[in-house]
Amino acid sequence: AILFRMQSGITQEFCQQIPKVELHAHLNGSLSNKTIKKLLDRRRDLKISTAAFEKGEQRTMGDCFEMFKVIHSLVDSTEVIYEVTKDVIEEFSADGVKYLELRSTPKGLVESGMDKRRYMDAVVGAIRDYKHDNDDVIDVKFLPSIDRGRSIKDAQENLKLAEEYSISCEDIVTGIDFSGNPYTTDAAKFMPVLQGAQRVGLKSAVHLSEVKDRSDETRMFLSVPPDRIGHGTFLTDEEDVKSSVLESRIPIEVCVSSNIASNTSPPEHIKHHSVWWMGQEHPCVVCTDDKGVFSTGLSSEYFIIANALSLSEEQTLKLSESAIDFIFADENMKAKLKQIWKESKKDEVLEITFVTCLSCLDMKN
Ligand SMILES: CNc1ncnc2c1ncn2[C@@H]1O[C@H](COP(=O)(O)O)[C@@H](O)[C@H]1O
Ligand SMILES: [Zn+2]
Repeated sequence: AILFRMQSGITQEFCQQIPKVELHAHLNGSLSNKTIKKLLDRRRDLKISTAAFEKGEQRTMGDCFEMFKVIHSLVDSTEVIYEVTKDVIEEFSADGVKYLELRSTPKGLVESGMDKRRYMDAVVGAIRDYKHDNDDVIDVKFLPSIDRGRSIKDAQENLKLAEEYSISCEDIVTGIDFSGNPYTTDAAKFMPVLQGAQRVGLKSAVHLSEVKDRSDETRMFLSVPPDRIGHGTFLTDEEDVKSSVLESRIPIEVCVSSNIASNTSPPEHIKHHSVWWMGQEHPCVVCTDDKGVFSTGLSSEYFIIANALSLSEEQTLKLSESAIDFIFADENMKAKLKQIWKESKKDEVLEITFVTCLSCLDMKN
């Protein structure tokens, strides 16, 4: 049987149909327009200005962080967190995602009685309930985030919670994320937190070199080292950094639309830094970052990469399969996912055989 269509150019539909793994998705940045509109309609009392949302391509990194503020003012209770977590899982699942790692910064809000622990419970609860109510169609993990824009005390609290939940909810909390506004310059203070995470066996995904001229910081964080690198946009600026990452084989989470929208990558997809890393056969995982804020989806990101690199269907499916090796989960989960990819290749054979048979009939008539 013919395995894959030989046509050049991957379609959006193909990228939607193949099974995918999403490893870099911030919960509140992933809220769809539909979810945000629902929340805005409910909270007219807040008189929220949506100016930052309307800037489109003129947006800067600063505007993106303004958008997070607006979203955070809407997602202000455990009920809402529970609800939006389910919405986001549903949307990724509808886009063909079979395994999802959601990251989010636990927050407390005195007004609504929400504390960080309740925040964690709401996310974990939504993940459990979604899986239970939807026949196990998607596996979801939760990586509590450490926001570099907040205090060290805040970071230490989040690390403690991550550690605690990695014991009480070991099937869901498996690591941490280090993120936040990359223009803050005092990130060195978080080194003990990243080292602490490693000491207690938590995996870590660290935003690294997302903006220019952060080489010292990057060298410092690479010394821990992280288990995955978020963005890594400017890693190639310094020879020593570039070669140490190449040698380390630490996978890079690639978020093309996010980088272009926040003006850290040129608008031409082919000029994205991931093209260079993939050319070196360095492990790269295609991700969305903030599918809501950047109006994208995982299949759109695959569509962009596949076309920039002129990948065939077979190569695109292989790329999505390669992400399985870098998930923060155990070998059983990896085996389960590999089986899903294997089955999807069978479907592909069947579909193509069927289409071929139809065209034979056509010719006979
Ligand atoms: C655009 N590039 C980025 N760089 C760095 N951090 C980012 C980010 N995009 C999102 N976040 C981080 O994720 C939070 C929103 O989700 P949660 O409230 O945690 O679910 C933002 O406040 C920021 O800390
Ligand atoms: Zn990110």
